[in-house]
Amino acid sequence: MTNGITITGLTKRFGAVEAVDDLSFDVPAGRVTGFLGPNGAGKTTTLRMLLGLVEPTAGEALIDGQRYQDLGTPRRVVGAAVEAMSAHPGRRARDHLWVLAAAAGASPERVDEVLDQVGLTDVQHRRVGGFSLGMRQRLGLASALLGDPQYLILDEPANGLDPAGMAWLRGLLRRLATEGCTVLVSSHVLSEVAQTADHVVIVNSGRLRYAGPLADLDADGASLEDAFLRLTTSTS
Ligand SMILES: Nc1ncnc2c1ncn2[C@@H]1O[C@H](COP(=O)(O)OP(=O)(O)OP(=O)(O)O)[C@@H](O)[C@H]1O
Repeated sequence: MTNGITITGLTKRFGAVEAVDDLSFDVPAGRVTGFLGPNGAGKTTTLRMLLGLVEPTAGEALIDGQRYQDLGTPRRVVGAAVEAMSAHPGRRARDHLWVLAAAAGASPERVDEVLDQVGLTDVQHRRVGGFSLGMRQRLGLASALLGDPQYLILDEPANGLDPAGMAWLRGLLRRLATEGCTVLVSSHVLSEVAQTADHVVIVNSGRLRYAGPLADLDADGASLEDAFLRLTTSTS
């Protein structure tokens, strides 16, 4: 079993903007953790720091006890789909995954497996530029899964998925967690998170508002939406 993700005092300032402000929380191993917050709360910036794409102003974000950039073979440990990791529009879906598979040390057979896993086998020879948002999301997931990672970090993967796609994504994330994968997933779709996550982290204005089991958050019978609005609209 791995050690999960540990975020300690993580801070990022962009000029005068305090995007992430002294954030500390743990993401337990082998669970699905929902990462929630209003627009501009600092979720994407946090995920980008976790993946070594943005340098923190202060603090650290560790995956299995190490910074992403210090992991020996990061793509085999961590699969990620965050915004701005998009495919070239002129490239065919399958070719896009082949290039990534080579970089991740994954076999060509693994490309077939992940295409099948995300339901893109039938459109694998189409150019990515013609893909719908939902299809691009599935392709992002396929690239994240290529290295058969122990950690999966996804930024808004439900965005653009149709109801069947959402149900599929829920099943996939639950199954991966059952197999021991640690899943951190940001989302605005609270009903999806309520059905998928074991654990929830809520941020507002770059600060932590809640980190803990989903069951504890709505223990008083309030829905996740009630709790979310209470935690993200109060001024304290
Ligand atoms: N590269 C950047 N330069 C300047 N400001 C930035 C940059 N990246 C993010 N910000 C600012 O940091 C804050 C947090 O943004 P971030 O994208 O992390 O929030 P978010 O929670 O992911 O939002 P959303 O739910 O809308 O995607 C915002 O005020 C945003 O404008």
